[in-house]
Amino acid sequence: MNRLKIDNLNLTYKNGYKALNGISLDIKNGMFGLLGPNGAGKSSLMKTIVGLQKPTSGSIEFNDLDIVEKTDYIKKNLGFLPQDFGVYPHVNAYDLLNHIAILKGITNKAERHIQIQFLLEKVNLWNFRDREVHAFSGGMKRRFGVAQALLGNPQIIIVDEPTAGLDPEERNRFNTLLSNISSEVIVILSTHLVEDVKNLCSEMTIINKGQILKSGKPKELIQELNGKVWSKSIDNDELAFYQTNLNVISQQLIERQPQITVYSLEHPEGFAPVEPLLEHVYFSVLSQNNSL
Ligand SMILES: Nc1ncnc2c1ncn2[C@@H]1O[C@H](COP(=O)(O)OP(=O)(O)OP(=O)(O)O)[C@@H](O)[C@H]1O
Repeated sequence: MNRLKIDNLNLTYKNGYKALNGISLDIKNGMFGLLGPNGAGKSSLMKTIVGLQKPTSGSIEFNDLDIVEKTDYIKKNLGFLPQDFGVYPHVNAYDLLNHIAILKGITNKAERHIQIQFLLEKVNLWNFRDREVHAFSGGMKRRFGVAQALLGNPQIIIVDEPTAGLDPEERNRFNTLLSNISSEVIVILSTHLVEDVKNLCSEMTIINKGQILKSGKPKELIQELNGKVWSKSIDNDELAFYQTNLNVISQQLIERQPQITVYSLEHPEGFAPVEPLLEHVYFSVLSQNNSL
């Protein structure tokens, strides 16, 4: 079992901006969702974990080793799946993986071949190994991305905005692949999409303005909201009133009629109770934080 332990991590950039503020997390094998809006500090945290920048204070341990000092250890055990990675034209899937494997330090040719074949089969691309990666569909590129991230048998995999731009079928296939992998390694999924966390993660944290606002199992966080989410159809001109007087966590149009959902400990008059969803957890936590 792998363990990533982050304790009271702070990061202040040179311009004085405090991007991480007292982050503590304890992450084990499985899919961990790091959920937050743009600018929340997700990339700052990821870059600090993988040793691309040093924290101002605090500690990060991976399998009991201090990786703030020993960045080589985490780099050796890391797979990274960026949202979009540049691929050279005219290079086929096999050759590109071979090239990346060499960069990752897998010097033995036979060993590289075994790994590449194993991984291309795992992501269902072995039959496409002679095709140029840049001509792959979005879903195939993503699956190729998983294969390259898994080269060298990493114990921790960081995935950035995993399903952006995928159609539902590709998204499902990709999600199944990720969740299979995560039984043996830590997969950290950094995203602003509640949907990805809901589908994939057994543990999650909500981050904003460099701080952790809430952590736990999605199911339990949803349960905490039982009896606290309400909705109502309203007229357009009433919206401002409700926004001032209640904690509005979402609004949508249903058959052209605005409907608002609010977080409230008491039953607000005229509202109907709503079964809580992870979206409600996310937006209620963010709105409480924004009103501070
Ligand atoms: N090198 C830097 N110097 C100063 N400020 C920075 C630097 N890098 C990031 N920031 C600021 O830190 C904050 C957090 O940025 P970060 O990229 O970590 O957020 P994020 O959650 O990953 O957002 P996104 O999803 O948009 O990438 C932002 O306000 C950003 O402008």
